[in-house]
Amino acid sequence: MSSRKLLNDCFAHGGTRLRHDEAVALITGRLSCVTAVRRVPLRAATGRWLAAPVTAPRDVPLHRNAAVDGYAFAAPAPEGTLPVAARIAAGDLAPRRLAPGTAARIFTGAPVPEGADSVAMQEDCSITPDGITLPHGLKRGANVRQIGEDVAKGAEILSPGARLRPQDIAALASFGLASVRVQAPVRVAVLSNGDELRDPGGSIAPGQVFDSNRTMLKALIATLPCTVTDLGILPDQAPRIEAAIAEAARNHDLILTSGGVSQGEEDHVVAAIDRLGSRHLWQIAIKPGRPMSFGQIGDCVFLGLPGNPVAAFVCFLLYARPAIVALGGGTPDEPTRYHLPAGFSQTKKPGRREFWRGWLETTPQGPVARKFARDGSGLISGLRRASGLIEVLEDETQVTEGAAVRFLPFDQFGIQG
Ligand SMILES: Nc1nc2c(c(=O)[nH]1)N[C@H]1C(S)=C(S)[C@@H](COP(=O)(O)OP(=O)(O)OC[C@H]3O[C@@H](n4cnc5c(N)ncnc54)[C@H](O)[C@@H]3O)O[C@H]1N2
Ligand code: MOO
Repeated sequence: MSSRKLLNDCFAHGGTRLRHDEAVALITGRLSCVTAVRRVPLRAATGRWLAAPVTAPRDVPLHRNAAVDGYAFAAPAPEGTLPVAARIAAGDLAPRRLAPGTAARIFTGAPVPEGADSVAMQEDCSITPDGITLPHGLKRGANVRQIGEDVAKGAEILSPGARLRPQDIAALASFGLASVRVQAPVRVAVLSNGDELRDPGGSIAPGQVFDSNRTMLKALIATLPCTVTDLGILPDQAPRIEAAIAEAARNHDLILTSGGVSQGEEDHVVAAIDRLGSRHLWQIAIKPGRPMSFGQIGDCVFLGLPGNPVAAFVCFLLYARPAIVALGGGTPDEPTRYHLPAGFSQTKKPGRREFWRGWLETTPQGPVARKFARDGSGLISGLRRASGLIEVLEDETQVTEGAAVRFLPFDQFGIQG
């Protein structure tokens, strides 16, 4: 896939607070793959986005072979005892044609000889000094794997943009391919902003907080094929923030920041983007995460996540992740929403979409979605209790126990456990 430059006009909007789905459409619709193409060995290909279609260069399997250890014969199985005229093991290349009225001892994976079309499992055969007696009722073709039955030569088995899973790697190896063309990792720079922030491992005083967002964001980024540059903590000083962002924009595809995007005088990140490039989106009608900002500096995408850890986490899943997928050459998919009965009741303000921390619990009536009681955007404990997000739409004002809610499990965002 060729590297296409970002379009500077692509995020323009009327200035009103965007709805969640408009913000997603803006990101996924306008960003495209910017990464280079690399050929990598299969061992390095898992989790990468495929850059070119893969067509099966040969049939798999390449030869008709036995699916079990047993005896090869020509159906229908003859009555009485059959002499065993040959022995064929896996790896034997060209077994002799099986003479009519005989059977061949055969092992799993071994080529089925001409003259035979079926294999009886050895446990189902009676072995006598003169040969074997076959079971009744075996269909022609039983226990035989046909040429190309897994994949036929010429079939396109993977398309560009596919994210390679271990089973895809198995398919590539089964064709004899040792390497594959994938997109290079997305180059992401991460920084935190705030005078109150301290790096874990150092000292702290009341009034300060340890920077948890940066580590969390790097862990989230690690679920995708990216390289990360850690720009550390930047204080609330406009020139420092501007210089760091300008420098990072030169050799990264995406800059991800947290903090400094709301409306205070100390919130310098958004101002820096306005000076250095263009801001295309700021403020989304969601909770948490409203002050998320989105823009570009030259060809580098900028995503300013809110400082509150829960807001940063939610915005990463909803917006940064699809942005990385699009930049990296994948296909950003809408997360799957499972409709489940609510195990709680809660009211909500209209006009914004809310994402509550939730999990599933099994009851005698089936699974229900539970909600973390407190909604505070700084509560990492709620994120840890959760296994997904409960999504409540803009026009909804009430969730009633027993009514259906939408649940977005975290595992589809690459967060396991
Ligand atoms: N007057 C207004 N105040 C606030 C608004 C608003 O619209 N008007 N929005 C609120 C919302 S919603 C959020 S979310 C926050 C986001 O603000 P910022 O992105 O500017 O974040 P900060 O003010 O820098 O920090 C907010 C909060 O998060 C803590 N924080 C920041 N960075 C980290 C980090 N790396 N690790 C851990 N914790 C972090 C920070 O100490 C603050 O407690 O603004 C609201 N205010
Ligand atoms: O919406 Mo803020 O993003 O509450 O935490």
